[in-house]
Amino acid sequence: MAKKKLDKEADQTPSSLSKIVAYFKNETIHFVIGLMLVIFSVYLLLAFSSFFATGAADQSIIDSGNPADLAAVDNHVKNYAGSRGAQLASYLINDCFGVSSFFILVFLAVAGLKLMRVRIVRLWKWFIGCTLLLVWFSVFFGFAFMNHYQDSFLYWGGMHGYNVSRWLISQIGVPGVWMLLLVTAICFFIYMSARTVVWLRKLFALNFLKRKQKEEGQVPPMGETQEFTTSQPQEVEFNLKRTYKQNSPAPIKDVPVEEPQDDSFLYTSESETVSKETNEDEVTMVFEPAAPNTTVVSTEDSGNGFEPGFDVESAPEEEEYQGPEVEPYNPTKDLENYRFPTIDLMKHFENDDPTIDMDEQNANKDRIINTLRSFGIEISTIKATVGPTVTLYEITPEQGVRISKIRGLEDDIALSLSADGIRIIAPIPGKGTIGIEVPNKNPKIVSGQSVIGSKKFQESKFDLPIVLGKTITNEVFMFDLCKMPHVLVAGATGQGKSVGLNAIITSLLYKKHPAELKFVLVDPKKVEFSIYSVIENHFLAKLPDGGEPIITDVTKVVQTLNSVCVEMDTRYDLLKMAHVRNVKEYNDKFINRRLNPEKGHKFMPYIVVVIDEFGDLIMTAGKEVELPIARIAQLARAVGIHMIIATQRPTTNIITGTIKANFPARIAFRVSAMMDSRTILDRPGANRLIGKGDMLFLQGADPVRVQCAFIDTPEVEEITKFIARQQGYPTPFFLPEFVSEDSGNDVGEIDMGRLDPLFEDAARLIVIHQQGSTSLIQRKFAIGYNRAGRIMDQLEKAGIVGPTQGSKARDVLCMDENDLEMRLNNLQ
Ligand SMILES: Nc1ncnc2c1ncn2[C@@H]1O[C@H](COP(=O)(O)OP(=O)(O)OP(=O)(O)O)[C@@H](O)[C@H]1O
Repeated sequence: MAKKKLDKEADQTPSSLSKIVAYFKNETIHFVIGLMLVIFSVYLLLAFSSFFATGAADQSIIDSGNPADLAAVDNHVKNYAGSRGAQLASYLINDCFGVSSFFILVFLAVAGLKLMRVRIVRLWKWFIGCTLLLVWFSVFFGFAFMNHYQDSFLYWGGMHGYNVSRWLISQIGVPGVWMLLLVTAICFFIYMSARTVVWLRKLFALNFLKRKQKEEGQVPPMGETQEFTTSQPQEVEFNLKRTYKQNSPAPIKDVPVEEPQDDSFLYTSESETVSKETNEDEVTMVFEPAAPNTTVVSTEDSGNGFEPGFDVESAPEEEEYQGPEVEPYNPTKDLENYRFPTIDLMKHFENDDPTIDMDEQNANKDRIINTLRSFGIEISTIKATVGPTVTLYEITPEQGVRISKIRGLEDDIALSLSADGIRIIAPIPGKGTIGIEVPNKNPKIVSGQSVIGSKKFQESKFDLPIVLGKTITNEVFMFDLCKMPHVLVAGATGQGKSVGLNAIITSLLYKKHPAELKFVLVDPKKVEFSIYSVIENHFLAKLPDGGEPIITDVTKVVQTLNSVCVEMDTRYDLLKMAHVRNVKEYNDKFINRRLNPEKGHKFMPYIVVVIDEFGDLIMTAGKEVELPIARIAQLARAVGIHMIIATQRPTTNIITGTIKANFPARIAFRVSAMMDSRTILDRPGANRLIGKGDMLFLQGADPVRVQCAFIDTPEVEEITKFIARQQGYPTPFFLPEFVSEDSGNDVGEIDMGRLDPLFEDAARLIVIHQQGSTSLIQRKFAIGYNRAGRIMDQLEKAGIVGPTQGSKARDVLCMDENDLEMRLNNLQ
């Protein structure tokens, strides 16, 4: 007993060694050492620079190496850094690494700045980088200036460079050394940046590309924003003889000139005025200039009207916080070298460019006129706008024809035209004309490259920009997920849902930094989203239990969705404490350091929950899934959580009233029955689509027909590989743990038999920083507040930190790491 007590006392008495160690961990000491390093590197800089000018003059004194001469006041050394500076410069430059010795002082300066906490850098990275450069340049200069060693006081590569290159020449010859230098330089660039590989690939493929570019137009240089334009086919104008008897004369004399706004993307460079003296026996067909490659921003900013679920004014007062640091917080700092995917990772399709098949257009025109005529409907004008997969024929009926008559004939007309995918819009909203959409014989693939590379997308300032494809008028179709704020995607199997989801996710990957966005990917089919698992540590959020990054198991889905609800509630609390209404204001405040991280405030990335085959989930888990989905859909937009759910079973038992009410934005791919279309869009239309990415996007009043961009699995793989090759966070973004009420676990009770996997690391962190702060654990390990809190409770129970002290950090009861190790050993 007495021995135990003694042991315990011994445990708590810090050894003198640990006192010294603790002394050197003191921040002020760090600052002083850092400052000394910086000043020393400036001194070295002076000595090195001066050496180039005075080295020759000082050479004899330095070479004599007589300590008395060098120590004498009257030593005749010319170097600005004195005799010791001259000695150091001569030693490091001539005897060691040559002029590349400058990298030594670069590293010393960086290390000094880090110790002073002026710059936050990864020292080991700088160390490796500087060392490699030091050695490489030394060998390079030694090799390149080998013949100058005899007649110059300056050894460019130092003795190291000279000796190594002489040995290398003896082993692999002069060409071999050049090649070795080239290879090692390339390896170094690859180590520094993953883009080197892409760049080299392009370099090697240069000839091939040149030829290809001539045929296809320019592929944008890597990383550059470029608007993809398509070639300009010749002007087209139709004066088509009317082949049927016309009782009344065609009323129009003039067809208005429709000037293109931008000639970069037109099928017809100008829309011609049809002859003023239009023959009364003719129905003219005008080709509408396809719209310039502009963005359809189909968003309605309901953000202003949104009320958070709490009264901002009555939220508890929190004193105005102003962080100690002046610089704004940079959320991307941890991954500051992150490079966004480049556009050349995507495929360029051969048939991406629009062309007009005149025979097809003439035939369609005749079919439309004849069909309508067979129902007693005469038309006065017909205008065609050729889209990527569908052509819109806009017709103006003769005076006296009731539009309701045409609307009533919708099915008959579609049947008479006997083509799949015909849709009649009677009337076209705001135009007073009737639209007939007819699929093209040779549909064009809308490539991901053409929409993601479009100028509007690249320059978009949306918070969560999503580019889906192109409209019937060839406009790039974009929307801001933040404004939607949730999207329901439905369509029969094989009609393009998965490709559509890829387009959505890819759009976000191209525009968002890993610090700003996290995905929760749910994929009961287990195949669709597996390609995203490699970007786990960059972009994915998951439960902290070490499970798969892509959630496939139904029980896990329920847990994850509930955990997202917990995250939502936590975020609401933080918003309330911060007196802000939404995540944008909150993050602005946090970035300006007006929110105290010690109180649990943190930068909030957007969270986008994407659920494929949501129908399967509802069938297996029912309300358990529906309830959290509905809750998130109702509340989460203010806290930056958005949902995209997809189903191939658009039936009312899957897309229930609750789901519909909370998903105002809907995307319908082709469905087999009109009922399904009504379930998704509250109107028919989706049953008339042609499949392969042909879709209707509904947000508000009228659906927009869009051809979805084709972003194939290999393309997504290229993009995710590009991201995965880069440095990521140590772990995925951990969602808070969710403990269901019926699981029987008492959250408050701490089970020391089941310590958190991060327990020991967290303990070390706390002891090293001597700061018992939950948010420190949260930040360093990128984990949720709940998990960090639980670790802190475990640390308290283990006697490593003291009890909670309200908003103040807890006391740390371990003096140093030795002390901690002993305690950890006692726990085992
Ligand atoms: N936007 C598009 N452009 C061209 N072709 C497309 C497009 N979208 C899909 N397709 C074609 O349709 C096929 C099926 O697409 P996808 O896998 O996305 O369908 P799905 O609706 O997800 O099917 P399922 O529900 O069975 O997974 C693709 O392999 C492709 O050939």
